Amino acid sequence: MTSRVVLSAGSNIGDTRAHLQTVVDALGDDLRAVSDVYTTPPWGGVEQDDFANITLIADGDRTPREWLEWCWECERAADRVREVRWGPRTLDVDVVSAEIDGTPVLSDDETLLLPHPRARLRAFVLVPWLQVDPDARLWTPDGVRPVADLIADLAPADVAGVRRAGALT
Ligand SMILES: Nc1ncnc2c1ncn2[C@@H]1O[C@H](COP(=O)(O)OP(=O)(O)OP(=O)(O)O)[C@@H](O)[C@H]1O
Ligand SMILES: Nc1nc2c(c(=O)[nH]1)N=C(CO)CN2
Repeated sequence: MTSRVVLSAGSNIGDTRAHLQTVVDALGDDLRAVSDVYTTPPWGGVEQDDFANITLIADGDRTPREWLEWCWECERAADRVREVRWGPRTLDVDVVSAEIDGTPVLSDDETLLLPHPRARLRAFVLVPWLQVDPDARLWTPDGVRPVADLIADLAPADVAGVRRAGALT
């Protein structure tokens, strides 16, 4: 099965750019687009260092669940340890959304929620996504919404905090 996914990767421990680069490298020929690296204040209320974030678009011969398992492999390779929810990490890779034949995949399975229910609230996901796809759209409970409009709905300070910090390589 071929599917298109939008992935979000973040890191705030160790060599953050190197951790993000491992995701790009692991995608290989499946990579369609990768945003610049953005420096972003921590989302979720845990006091910690700023994150480096990227959003990627990939096409590959994987089911959405296989993409999720692929994300976990990337996290394991970066020695990711699960401790505090929304806390610091070497590498976090989430499936933001998936499409099969241009149709969004919807899933309410707790182990794979699609689209990711918090993506539309996260400037650190949406701003880099808009950079690589100005026409990006995301399914929400209120219908399919342009990512540009979702960004406009966020607190301006959250959006301003997401700062472009150059390309990966
Ligand atoms: N779309 C998704 N992408 C990644 N993980 C998901 C998704 N939907 C559900 N999950 C589940 O979320 C669980 C927690 O993932 P993780 O530890 O990366 O959460 P988090 O990054 O701390 O928080 P958040 O889910 O808000 O990004 C995983 O066990 C995974 O099964
Ligand atoms: N800015 C930012 N904040 C976060 C991030 C992230 O990647 N970037 N990841 C988290 C893990 O759930 C929690 N908070």
